[in-house]
Amino acid sequence: MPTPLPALTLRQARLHLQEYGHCPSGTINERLLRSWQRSLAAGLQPVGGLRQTEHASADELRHVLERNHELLSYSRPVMEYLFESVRDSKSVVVLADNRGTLMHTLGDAGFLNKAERVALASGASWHEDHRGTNAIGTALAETSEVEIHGAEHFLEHNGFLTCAAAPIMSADGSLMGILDISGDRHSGHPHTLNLVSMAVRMIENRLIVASSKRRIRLHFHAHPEGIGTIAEAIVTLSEDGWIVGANRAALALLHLGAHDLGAVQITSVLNLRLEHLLHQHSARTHQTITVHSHDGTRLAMQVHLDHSVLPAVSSTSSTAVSTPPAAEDALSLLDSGDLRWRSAAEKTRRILDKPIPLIIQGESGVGKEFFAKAAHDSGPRRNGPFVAINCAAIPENLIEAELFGYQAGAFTGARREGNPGRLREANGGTLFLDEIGDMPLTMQSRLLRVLQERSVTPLGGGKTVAVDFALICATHCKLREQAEQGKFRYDLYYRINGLTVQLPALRERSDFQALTTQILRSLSPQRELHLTPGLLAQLAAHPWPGNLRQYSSVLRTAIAMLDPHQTGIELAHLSDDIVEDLMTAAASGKPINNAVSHPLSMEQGAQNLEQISRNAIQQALTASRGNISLAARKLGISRQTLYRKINN
Ligand SMILES: Nc1ncnc2c1ncn2[C@@H]1O[C@H](COP(=O)(O)OP(=O)(O)OP(=O)(O)O)[C@@H](O)[C@H]1O
Repeated sequence: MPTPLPALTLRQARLHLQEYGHCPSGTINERLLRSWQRSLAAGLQPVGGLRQTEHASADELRHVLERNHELLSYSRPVMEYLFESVRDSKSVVVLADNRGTLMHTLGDAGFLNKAERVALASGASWHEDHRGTNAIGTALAETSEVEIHGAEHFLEHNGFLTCAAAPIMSADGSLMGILDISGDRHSGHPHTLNLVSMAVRMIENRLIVASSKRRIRLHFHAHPEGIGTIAEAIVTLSEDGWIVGANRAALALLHLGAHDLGAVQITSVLNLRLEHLLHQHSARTHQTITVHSHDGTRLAMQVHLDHSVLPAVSSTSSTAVSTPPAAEDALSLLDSGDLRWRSAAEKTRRILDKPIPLIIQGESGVGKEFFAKAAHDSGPRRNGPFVAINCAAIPENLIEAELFGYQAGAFTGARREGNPGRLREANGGTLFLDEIGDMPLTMQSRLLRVLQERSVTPLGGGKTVAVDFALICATHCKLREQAEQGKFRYDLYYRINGLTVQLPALRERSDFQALTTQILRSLSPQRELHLTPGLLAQLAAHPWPGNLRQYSSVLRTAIAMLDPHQTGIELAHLSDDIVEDLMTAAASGKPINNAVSHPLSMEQGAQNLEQISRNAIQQALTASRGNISLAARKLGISRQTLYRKINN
């Protein structure tokens, strides 16, 4: 602990800052100077009364405590332990949320007068904007450990305190709160900050373990004996090996920053294969193994996996190990667990290296083009072009030229240098014909000829050019029925129909939860976002006529509504039209789609529609801070209906 400057020197430096906008160089450290400047910018005066907004109302405090329920429950035992260490030292142990509102205070407040006791009670705000420089507010503003002694406090009436505080970070790198020890200025101890910082590590480690349900968790240390201690490194992985959470020790050991979470695969920092890891784990639970990081550091490691909540990994891990190629390709990256989808992918894999054309059927927006591109990327032509043509989107009079190309001057408006056509562009790769059922009959005959002769003759004559491509077609209608109605040529149908796979509509899928995680991760790779359980169940029950296209768009909009520190998407973040649909569905009592996978449905087993509706109302009221009109608007119902629902 650096020796604090004398109070008089600090007071003079502060006056200088107030008067001239800067401090004489070298008088105080940079961090303190920044904090004083922020305090001044917030309009605070070192001498004088406090603002009125410094204490949360009972209702606001209740919300804060609810929101931070998990942080509180893991912090309380550690705070008690910490308090034992500072007992009789005229100190209190304080936990604040990530806005500086005090949530829990433990300790001997006898050294404080009445006003000071109120200032350290739950609900008081120690944000710098309200209290100027202080360990809690400054640790928040700087996201780092801070000690503030006596006259370093910006407000003179806090000068009797000495405080040490450290930020508590979540597994995904966001700031959850601040742990602090504050005491009488004369009772400060050089080890207090170390104590706080160790206590914070204990809390963070408990939190990362608690938040790793449905995750693979790795505990490691340079020495086997270090595992299980406060110094151990912990990372959590998604089922496909992305590092999605880490404690400080892990970030330091793997040379990663919080921004790498969700963006780095474990295999890019450690020399290991995920399948081997899981295999070893299923053979010998919690056995310590040795791994090496890419810089050669030897590490002792234990794998933890919650079998009851991670069926996709734990119960099938032996299968995953026995079929590693399937787990590596582009199709497997889209696989979020639905069995019909997976079966379509497995069948497709078997024809990728054979001259068998593929038809993908499915409603609009189910991801047919995504699937086709992943099939291309999973096959031997992956380094060739993937040429996608939407037959429904090209005007009938242009489709021929677009597909087959044309000679220079073949028709009025043609490009002077001619055009090779999309079929020739696909040479060596894959041609994807979307909405093939909408191709005009005349064009169908020409396409048939190309497929039979494996060559293209451009419009207006010219040399016939050989083409070699894999063919994938997609359609939302049943081509055989089209053929029976004379709208599609039977001979073309037989030619393009090597294998037909049907992709399920979103409402039919059994992997809604995992799919949601996958989409959120692709839309926001830097932050690990989630839907609140009630909302997830509501969305899983929605019919989604626009399928994945519509659902991704709803999630994209919801993400845009989040504040930077928020990671949980609630009803209030959705666009009003979808909220209205959800509320109408809840009110009409339509049955819930059981697409939410087992872990959630077990938790939510007893949750009927009334409960879902109540949850939605509660969320809207919370988001609107109890404002009934605003909550009703968010829910898309009238104020009277909302009152009636609340009173029921
Ligand atoms: N696996 C996925 N993960 C994330 N988003 C997806 C996924 N699959 C599809 N989408 C979203 O859905 C949109 C539509 O996908 P795609 O174009 O593949 O569907 P489609 O079935 O070919 O649609 P259409 O029949 O209208 O041509 C994509 O642009 C993307 O936003």
